[in-house]
Amino acid sequence: METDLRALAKVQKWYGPHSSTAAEWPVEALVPAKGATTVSVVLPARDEERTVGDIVTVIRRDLVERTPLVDEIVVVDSNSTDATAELARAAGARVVAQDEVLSHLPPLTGKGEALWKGLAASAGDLVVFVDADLRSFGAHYVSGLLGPLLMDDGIDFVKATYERPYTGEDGVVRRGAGGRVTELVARPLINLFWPELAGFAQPLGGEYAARRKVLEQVPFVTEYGVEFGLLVDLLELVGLDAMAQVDLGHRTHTHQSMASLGRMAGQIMLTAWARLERQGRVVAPQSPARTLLQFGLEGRADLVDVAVAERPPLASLVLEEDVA
Ligand SMILES: O=c1ccn([C@@H]2O[C@H](COP(=O)(O)OP(=O)(O)O)[C@@H](O)[C@H]2O)c(=O)[nH]1
Ligand SMILES: O=C(O)[C@@H](COP(=O)(O)O)O[C@H]1O[C@H](CO)[C@@H](O)[C@H](O)[C@H]1O
Repeated sequence: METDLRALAKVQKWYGPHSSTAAEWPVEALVPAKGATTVSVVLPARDEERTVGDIVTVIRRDLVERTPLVDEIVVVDSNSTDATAELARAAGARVVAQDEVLSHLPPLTGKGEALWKGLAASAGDLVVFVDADLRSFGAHYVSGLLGPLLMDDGIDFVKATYERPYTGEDGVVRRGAGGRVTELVARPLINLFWPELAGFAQPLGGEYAARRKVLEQVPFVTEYGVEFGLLVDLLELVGLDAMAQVDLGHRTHTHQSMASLGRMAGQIMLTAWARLERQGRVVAPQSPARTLLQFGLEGRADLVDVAVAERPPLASLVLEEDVA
């Protein structure tokens, strides 16, 4: 890996030509550029009945019916216990149940599993991932991410950046206070060990797009390790100059508890550790633990599991069934 100074110089050189805003990619310009290229939007959704319908409706209305930019909207029902599937279907999405995709394989869990199954169940040449808990979604999220991919054959992966406010339980919005695991865990890890990626302001953001042929060549870490794993693996596969970043403005979403984010942090640290080992940059006589002792109020203590697994690159599977 490059020294941090040389890597940061590379980031400075990379940043200008590979950073843009959603407004620079108007839908009217993208449709002619699309040609025969097909586009899938994949939304992983676990218990998102409050928001998934509105998001799917906006994509369908603005990017399928009004302008034919998107060819399919796939919602991966990630073992929801609410009306997520029904509401997503009613809004116009094709809904697939996470465990029914590639059902001959033993099911795994978490967001990374949902995304891998969504990739397998979709068909677009370009794939756009969008979280289903967004409260700030607009069609420009999708068109902004597609812009560099449709207009520049040299770009294989586009990551969103945005201002991420935090809305507390008191309803007070705190600018820039969102993305807690991003700021406290993911960006420090990236700057220490993969400084070439330091220009990605929101490495854990759930909105990104890529060419299918590239996504099928990398593993998907399960649970919440997926975004971190994809960034590091795609850097290795396609290189920084094939990766771009688009500013989508603001992103607000449903926040998880501190305990949930503690588990997420553990999963991301294990994801980073596995890559340091794989890249031969760390050798340890024993593997890290996979559990986290968490302390609640009134002296409650819970031992939680933060293990992550990994799905292999889809291209490595001999698909025994048509997953379309
Ligand atoms: O097992 C899971 C966990 C999460 N998600 C979805 O992945 C997205 C991001 O998850 P979450 O909102 O829990 O993460 P956060 O944004 O709070 O970090 C959301 O659409 C979730 O419904 C999923 O499909 N399966
Ligand atoms: O960025 C983060 O720190 C976390 C938590 O965000 P908040 O502190 O609740 O705004 O949210 C992201 O992390 C997950 C793990 O990568 C992603 O799956 C989510 O899409 C993303 O919202």
